[in-house]
Amino acid sequence: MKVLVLNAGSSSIKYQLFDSAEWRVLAHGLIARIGEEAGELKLNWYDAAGAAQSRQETRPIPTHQAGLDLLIADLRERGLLADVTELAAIGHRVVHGGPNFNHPMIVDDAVVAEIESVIPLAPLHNPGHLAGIAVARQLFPSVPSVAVFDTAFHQTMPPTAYRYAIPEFLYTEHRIRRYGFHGTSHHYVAKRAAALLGKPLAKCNLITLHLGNGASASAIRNGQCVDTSMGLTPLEGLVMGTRCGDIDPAVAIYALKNLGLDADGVDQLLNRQSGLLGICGVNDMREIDLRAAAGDAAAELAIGITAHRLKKYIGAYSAELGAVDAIVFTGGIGENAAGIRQRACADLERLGIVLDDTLNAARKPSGERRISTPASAVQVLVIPTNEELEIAQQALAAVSPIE
Ligand SMILES: Nc1ncnc2c1ncn2[C@@H]1O[C@H](COP(=O)(O)OP(=O)(O)O)[C@@H](O)[C@H]1O
Ligand SMILES: CC(=O)OP(=O)(O)O
Ligand SMILES: [Mg+2]
Repeated sequence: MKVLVLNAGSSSIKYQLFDSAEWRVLAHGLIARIGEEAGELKLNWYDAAGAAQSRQETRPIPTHQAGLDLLIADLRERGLLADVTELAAIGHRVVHGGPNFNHPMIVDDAVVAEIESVIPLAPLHNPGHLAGIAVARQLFPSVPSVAVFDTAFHQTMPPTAYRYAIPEFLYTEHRIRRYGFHGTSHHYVAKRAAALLGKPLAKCNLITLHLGNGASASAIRNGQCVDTSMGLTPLEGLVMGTRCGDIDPAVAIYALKNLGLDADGVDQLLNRQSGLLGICGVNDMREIDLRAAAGDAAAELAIGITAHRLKKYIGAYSAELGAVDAIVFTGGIGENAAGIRQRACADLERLGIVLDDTLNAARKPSGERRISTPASAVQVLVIPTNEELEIAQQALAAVSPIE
């Protein structure tokens, strides 16, 4: 059987098509700039001989529906989706599941209504997911759509971690609490870490650091999430590409009162103009590394603030967990930026964290690996994430009868 995974954003759709027999990727790609004149199609697939093939095109893609139509037509043309009955499920990444979903859900009207009801809590993400879900249900009425929530893995947090110190009615009447995101990634790398440690996940205490464009840390005790750095929305916590992470809320009040910004302006300021971009003018860590190496002080500061914030979370979560088996770095930055890993873990010998600088700096091997010394009580691991695979497997499990 096949499983299609869609990660639909406000103006893009990322996709992967898997063969569930051995979870081989059959096709993957991106439809971007939906709604703009110059829409982008990047379609990749493997031909009968297993060779990677790709097609790129720039053309207007007015709607999510138009984008998915093009994608499905392409898959059919390649013979990868000749028959709809081959498709066991369509898995959808949904960033915000609100307070009620702690596992994947087969999408029906009630699930759609629940995802809609938390749009105010994830205005950047949930509307795009709903567009993707609507088109998938319309194009493939006989194939179950399964929503896999970024928030689900964090539902085990205790109230001491998920409640804010603000008046209770904001929680009871407005559902304002910490939810946490990137849960699919934290869960996936936690499972892989347990395999590398040779222990069941239920016996592992881990600190997982997902550092991509969005970034978050999780504290995992006995395989369950007990704390995470993102909150009501994906704005809290670590320094991100364009998001500020932890900040004194008075900054928002100051901007409202003194900068002539309204609520949308403050939203733009903190979600889209801050983080690495706000500090040094670019949000791509590769470029920032190059600039810092060339002596650019703002780029150096961006790296410094990012690493300082990471170290604070490593310390806080070490204290929360008491004993830590491993720290896991993942995401584009976590997997590749050795300098950030080095600075975040520097001088933490007292916490049992000793990086092997040679292993950390080595570019090869690039897959799952340990970068701490044998003497380090806490293993430091790099584990490439694979949210799409995790979504595909969870989606298939959700539609498969329990044996
Ligand atoms: N070799 C590298 N060195 C440093 N940073 C890298 C490298 N490769 C990717 N990155 C950074 O990873 C980030 C994107 O991470 P990714 O996980 O792909 O993001 P997304 O959240 O969009 O999936 C960018 O800041 C990018 O610069
Ligand atoms: C939740 C979140 O921040 O997602 P992303 O990193 O994909 O923006
Ligand atoms: Mg990613």
